Amino acid sequence: MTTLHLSGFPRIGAKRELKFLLEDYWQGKIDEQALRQGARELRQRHWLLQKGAGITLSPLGDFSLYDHVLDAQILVGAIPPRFGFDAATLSSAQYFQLARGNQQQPALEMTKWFDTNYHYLVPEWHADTRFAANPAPLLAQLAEARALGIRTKPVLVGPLTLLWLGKCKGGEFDRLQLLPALLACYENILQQLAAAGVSWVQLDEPILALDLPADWLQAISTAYRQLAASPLNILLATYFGSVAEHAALLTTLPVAGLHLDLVRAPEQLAAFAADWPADKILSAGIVDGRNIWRSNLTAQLALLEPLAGQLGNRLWLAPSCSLLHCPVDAAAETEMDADLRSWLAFAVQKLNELKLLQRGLEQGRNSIVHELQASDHVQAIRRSSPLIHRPAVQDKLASLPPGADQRRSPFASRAKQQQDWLQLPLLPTTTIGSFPQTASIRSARAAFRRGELSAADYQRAMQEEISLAMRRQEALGLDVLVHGEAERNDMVEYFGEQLDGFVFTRLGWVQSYGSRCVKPPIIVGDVARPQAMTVSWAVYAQSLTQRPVKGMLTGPVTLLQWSFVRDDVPRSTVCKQIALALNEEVLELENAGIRIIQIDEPAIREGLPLKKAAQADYLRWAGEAFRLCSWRLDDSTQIHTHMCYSAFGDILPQIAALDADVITIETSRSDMALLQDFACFHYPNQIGPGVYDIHSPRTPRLAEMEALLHKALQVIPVDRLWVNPDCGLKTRSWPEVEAALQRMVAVAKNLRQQLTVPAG
Ligand SMILES: Nc1nc2c(c(=O)[nH]1)N[C@@H](CNc1ccc(C(=O)N[C@@H](CCC(=O)N[C@@H](CCC(=O)N[C@@H](CCC(=O)O)C(=O)O)C(=O)O)C(=O)O)cc1)CN2
Ligand code: MET
Ligand SMILES: [Zn+2]
Repeated sequence: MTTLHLSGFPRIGAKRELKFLLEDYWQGKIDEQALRQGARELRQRHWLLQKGAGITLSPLGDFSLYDHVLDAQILVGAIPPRFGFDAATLSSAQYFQLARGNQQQPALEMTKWFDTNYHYLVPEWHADTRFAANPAPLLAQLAEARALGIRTKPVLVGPLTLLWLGKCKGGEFDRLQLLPALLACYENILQQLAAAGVSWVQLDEPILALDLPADWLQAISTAYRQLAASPLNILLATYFGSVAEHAALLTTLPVAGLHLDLVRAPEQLAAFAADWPADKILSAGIVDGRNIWRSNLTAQLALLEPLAGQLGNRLWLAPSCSLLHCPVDAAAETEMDADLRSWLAFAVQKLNELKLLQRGLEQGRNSIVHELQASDHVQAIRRSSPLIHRPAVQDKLASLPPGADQRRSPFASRAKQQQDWLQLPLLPTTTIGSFPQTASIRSARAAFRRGELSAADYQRAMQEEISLAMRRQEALGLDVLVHGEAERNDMVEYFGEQLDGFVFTRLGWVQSYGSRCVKPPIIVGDVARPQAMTVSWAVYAQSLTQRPVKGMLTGPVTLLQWSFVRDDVPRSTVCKQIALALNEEVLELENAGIRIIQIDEPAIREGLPLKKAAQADYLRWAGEAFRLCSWRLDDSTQIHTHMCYSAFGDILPQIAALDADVITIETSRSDMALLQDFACFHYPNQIGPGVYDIHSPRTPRLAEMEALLHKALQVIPVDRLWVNPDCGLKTRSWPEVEAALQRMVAVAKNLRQQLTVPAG
């Protein structure tokens, strides 16, 4: 039998059960035992579901109460010493303090997992970091699986990837110095797993899809030669890109098997298949773990059949990567057009696709003839569907005049025209857009969706929230106000719901971090804007105040990046179509008197291709798409952008080339490391480096924010510096927001005075 296996199943649950367990626990509504019991039930449900679908080897360790990279740090006994906790005896309360911070310590930094919208907690490496194997939590889950009769394979973050993902603390040093001790720890873990009767372990090394420096490649070789001496069979897993250039290295490592992502990089197979060693498993990542389109089974079988002929049972089948990045079950989308739904495969459907491919390989195509016909039919329907093709959009994009992506005048001239009417003080204060998404906002929206609240009543309720946010901002003394985004379920989904070419799900939740989830919309066809999306809310907010209100849009790259994107045209085309739709919105806002407009692009860095060779092209079209949003805009209208959740140091020139008048950017959690980059690269326009971390419930201290601003002033001229938080405030409560902003405004006013009143 062809082995079917997984790198991971979505842990959040089809109905976000884990989210609600966590939030109830954090709020003290349930105790630790109830949390653990709920988590156990989810794991069991997911394993049984996989067993029912015919999965041979289920993943173990893919479930996490917060983040699997945090769990990996605990597994190797290396949690940041600043907390003073012991990994071996860590309590649940301590576990969540690592993830969410406490009054003394900020949380571990959070950043994007490769080019996904999933955030992991960043390990903190010190030159003297020690490791200690701590496999007890894993062994406990192994026992749970066994009790259900489930065969599992632990799936662990590999040692090199774990080292790579961490940051050096207490001065720069070579992280590879830690490798010998870390390897000894992994050996110990593998031995204990083997002693418990485990026969296969999967070690994930997605860093192999990056452009790895030579010493890291050498370290891969050393590490796996050493680990392969363990009594376990090691499946070395790569994903998110091609590892073809390492074929010679990877095929000669003494590991038992290798997993390749044949969805992202099918072409890499050629580099491996011909000389595949007779003693190794080849795991084909054949079903897309990163997108939701139903597989083209005929094409996939064509790719697999020669391999199966060559390798027999040494060919394993799997999704391309963990299904963490997919929603759970498309069958739950009962409100979706049935045709459309038949184009989709979520995690549950993907398991079934694996099963069909297995049968097709083992019993021949005839054994799945109906399924192949159905799959071909869907491919054909999609190609010709009127849901997809909007010739007017294609024409508009094809006939853009040259220079459509440039403002009329250079920044210096625009800045003057803008300040002429804005008359902002030195160090202007603002926020990033969203205010708390309170229970009353969400329940109003839920009632509206259920038809229990009329459209007019819903609009009144949201206006009430906006007016509350306006009064609070005026009382706080902020300079540039926002309407607060009460009416948005999510900054991407909200636009997806209103644009043609997008469809959205009811239950397509994907974990973003911890208990937080997103429901990525699905871009099925050409994108167009049937009507204004944000104008009436912004105009209403502006009617309540004399101060300028900043309009709020999500940018084209972020709408692309945080959606499931059609796979039949280039991403650059989709992105520019979105930009043209946003441009219509920008012009309508300007026309309605909203003359500061923020176009959020938090995902611009995350969309950067993992391989350097592809990056320049991406940055070119992404920049073009962003700038297209401001086509035909007046110079006196001020464009802001906002970025967060990533390290931006390596793309500062391209960020500058977006030519936004103002950028607000996350900095505080990395202790303004970004400012060091600014010291080297002189950012030409205005900038608001975030002065406090919005992810932590703790109130930022005055002195902290002041110190950050002083640091910023060393590299950014005072007349180009803004004062703002790191990101939007939707996940916080109003008391937290008011306490923090009160201090932030006080710091800005204080500094303003110091800077304008000459000393003495
Ligand atoms: N797409 C996207 N990606 C992103 C971000 C982002 O904001 N959006 N930010 C970064 C990640 N940060 C994030 C921060 C917060 C949340 C977040 O708060 N998510 C919410 C869901 C937001 C949402 O869709 N809310 C809907 C639905 C809410 C809901 O659960 N409604 C209940 C009813 C609730 C009630 O009756 O009170 C239901 O429908 O059953 C709404 O407001 O309408 C959550 O997990 O809780 C997600 C990501 C990076 N990636
Ligand atoms: C993830 S970036 C968030 C930007 C958005 N305007 C907000 O304030 O929530
Ligand atoms: Zn943000």
